[in-house]
Formats: sequence, C-alpha cells, structure tokens
Amino acid sequence: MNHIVDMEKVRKNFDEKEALRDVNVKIEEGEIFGFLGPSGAGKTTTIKLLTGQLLPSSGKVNVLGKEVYANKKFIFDNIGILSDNSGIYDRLSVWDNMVLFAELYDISKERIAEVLEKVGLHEAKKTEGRKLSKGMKQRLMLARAVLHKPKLLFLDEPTAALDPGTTLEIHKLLKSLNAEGTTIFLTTHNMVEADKLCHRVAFLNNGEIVECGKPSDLKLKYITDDITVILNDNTEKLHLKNCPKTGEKIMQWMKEKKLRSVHSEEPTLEKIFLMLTGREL
Ligand SMILES: Nc1ncnc2c1ncn2[C@@H]1O[C@H](COP(=O)(O)OP(=O)(O)OP(=O)(O)O)[C@@H](O)[C@H]1O
Repeated sequence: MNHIVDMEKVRKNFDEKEALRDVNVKIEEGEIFGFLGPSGAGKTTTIKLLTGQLLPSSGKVNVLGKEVYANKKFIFDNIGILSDNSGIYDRLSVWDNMVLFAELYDISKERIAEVLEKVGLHEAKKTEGRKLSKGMKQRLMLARAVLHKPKLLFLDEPTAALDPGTTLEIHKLLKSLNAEGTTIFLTTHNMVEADKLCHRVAFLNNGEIVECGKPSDLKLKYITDDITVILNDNTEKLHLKNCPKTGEKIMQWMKEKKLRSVHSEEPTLEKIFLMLTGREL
C-alpha cells in the first residue's frame, strides 16, 4: 500500500547529537496522526525532515510517494505547514496577509474568502494582524496553511499556549478539514488533545519511537489490573486489585445489594507514556 507519509529507518544527527534514531512512520491518507513527546524528543526535527527543511543523516523520507528533499517544489505545492514561526504581518489586515500568501500560489480571491469564512475570520478581514487575539492569529495561520488545498497538513504544536475554548475551536476546524479529506500530521505534548483528535499516535522519546497505535488500542494494551468499585452507601470510590479476593468481596456486596458500579481502570495516554519512558510530559 502507498502511504502518504513513509519514513524508514530515519536518523538525524546534529554534530554529536543524535536527534532521531531509527524512526519508522507510515501514515495512510485520511488519518490524523499525532506525534507525541516531551520537549527535545525530536518532534520539530521530524516535521522539518518531512517538509524538506532538513536532510536526514540516513534513511528514507517520502511524502506523497516522493523522496522529500529531492522534490521540494512538488512537496511545497502539495502540503500545508503551520508552525510557531509562520509569521503574520502585524501592519497588514487579515485579508492582505492572505493575499500575500495567495500570490505565491496564484490563488483566487474567491478561495481566500471561502477559507476565511471556514475559519470564522471573514468578519475580521479588515482587522490588522497586531489587533488579533492569539486564537484568531492561529486561525489565520491555519487559513493560510490550507489556502492551496493541500492534501497533507503539518501542524507543529497547533494549540500550544491557547486557552481551552480556543483549543476546542481549533480542534473543530481540524476535524472538519480532515472530514473534507485532508490528512493531518501534528506534534503535541498534550496527551488529552492527542486522545481526542488523533486516529493514531506515536510516542517519541529521546529520538526514538517507543510505541505507536490507536489511542483506544493502546489504552487496552496497557490496561492495569486496578478496579474501581462504588457502593450505594459510600460516595467514595474504592480502588481494588483485580484478584479472586476482590471477586469474593464484589459477590458479597452484590448479595447484600450494596454494589452500585464496578469499573476497570483504563490508563490515560499520559500514564502510558510515563509507564514506557519514566518521563512525564
Ligand atoms: N539545528 C540544531 N542543531 C543542534 N541540535 C539541534 C538542532 N535542532 C534540534 N537539535 C536538538 O535535537 C533534539 C530534538 O529537537 P527538536 O526541536 O526536534 O525537539 P522537539 O521534540 O520538537 O522539542 P520541543 O517540544 O521543545 O519543540 C534536541 O536535543 C535539540 O536540542
């Protein structure tokens, strides 16, 4: 099968520093794929390799079926990038910021209007860049990144430093772009974001992928033997081990009609990352 992103045995060294080691990533068209890891794990380096801004020290880096570094023009024309250094011109209006970018790709004014409508900035099209809130700036950068209808969108920490309400708005936008067919590769160290948004995630630690899969599969794989029990006459949750003794207790509570509910405890992605690496995010 052809993958829209295909990294095989990728290494990236900066002098002595090994930033990425044997990284393998295969992403199918239509996925939202989350690349998760703490600061310094190698997330930005990976995005730079996938977008032709860096050359790998060794290994294969293919995007849209082509080797990235040798086909930069093709890649540039077919992907969108949102990173924290995208830059918005403070003295230009929302509209003029878009026009400046549209000219690079020879894009019509109708398309600019359509995209501004989509990200909810149409009303603010005359507002200067410097007068936009953080969330509006992020939406403007997203609008710019998808202006040329890229098949694949790279987002480096798309909601870092945004408040929960604005984060939710960005998530909605990303889901709707994905529903229209855009494949999304995003980096984050926000595990809750990844859990909600991504079809699959990879955990990156010290330049290596330590786990990869669907959030729901990972939570099942690393399920602990902890059980939470709630009794009718007690509002506090009881945390018990899944063992025969607990079974006997539960049977007894059932007979006495004391049992309200029993839950197995699914670990969060955050907990799984901690289990695997000993590191918090
Ligand atoms: N140009 C460079 N020269 C030397 N070392 C670099 C360079 N770029 C990145 N590194 C190192 O490579 C490692 C991975 O960096 P990278 O920026 O990819 O991490 P990250 O996961 O994106 O972190 P953050 O979440 O803080 O952005 C770090 O140890 C970093 O110091």
